Amino acid sequence: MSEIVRAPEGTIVIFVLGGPGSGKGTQCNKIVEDFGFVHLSAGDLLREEQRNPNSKDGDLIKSYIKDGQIVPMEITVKLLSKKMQESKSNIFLIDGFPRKLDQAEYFGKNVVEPCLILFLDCDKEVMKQRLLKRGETSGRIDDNIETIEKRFKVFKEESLPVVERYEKEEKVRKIPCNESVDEVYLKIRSIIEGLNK
Ligand SMILES: Nc1ncnc2c1ncn2[C@@H]1O[C@H](COP(=O)(O)OP(=O)(O)O)[C@@H](O)[C@H]1O
Ligand SMILES: O=c1ccn([C@@H]2O[C@H](COP(=O)(O)OP(=O)(O)O)[C@@H](O)[C@H]2O)c(=O)[nH]1
Ligand SMILES: [Mg+2]
Repeated sequence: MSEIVRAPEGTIVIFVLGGPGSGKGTQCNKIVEDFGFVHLSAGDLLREEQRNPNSKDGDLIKSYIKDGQIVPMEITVKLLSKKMQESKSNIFLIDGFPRKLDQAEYFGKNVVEPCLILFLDCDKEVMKQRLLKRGETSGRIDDNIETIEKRFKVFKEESLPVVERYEKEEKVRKIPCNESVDEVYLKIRSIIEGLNK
């Protein structure tokens, strides 16, 4: 696998953060349709790597995901950095990463600092119902009630401090996400349209 490379000057990164089931992937897809940013889902990249029979990390990734735990960051950052290097774009939406303070520090130092954090704020019960419904068809090994509960715990203990870190830098826009996909997206779209104004 290629190595981690600092992003060129002028690269813009937006992190899309929020609990499991808050709607990160769904909203990123809508942003891509309207704005053409390149969407990188850390979870999707890890699942793709896990399925790659040539990967030496496949079994390790699978065991972390099944247990709702955070995969060692070097693996995730390498996958993200590789996709960024391969892309001709310079605007990236990174979804579901960083999930831990040390990942935020590491990515900022070695790849690029984000300019904006979209924080999708959703009630736990709403997220749980969405994930259980998604689990009926997703085939994901972590969309079951036992792993979902673990993911909520990891989110609260490990990932929320990342949002608090960026709040100190006034980079966070918090979006209430209990409403319908379209209602949530209207709020996100107006934030993005307001950038650079
Ligand atoms: N605002 C919403 N209202 C109802 N269902 C939603 C909403 N946003 C997403 N979903 C559904 O909830 C599930 C989780 O959404 P997803 O975008 O995969 O979230 P995340 O990437 O944050 O885990 C999906 O099945 C999706 O279709
Ligand atoms: O940067 C990341 C992103 C994801 N994951 C793992 O992948 C799982 C699924 O992440 P994803 O973002 O796809 O889940 P979502 O929050 O979208 O439901 C997580 O629970 C973690 O085990 C990880 O370790 N590091
Ligand atoms: Mg997702």
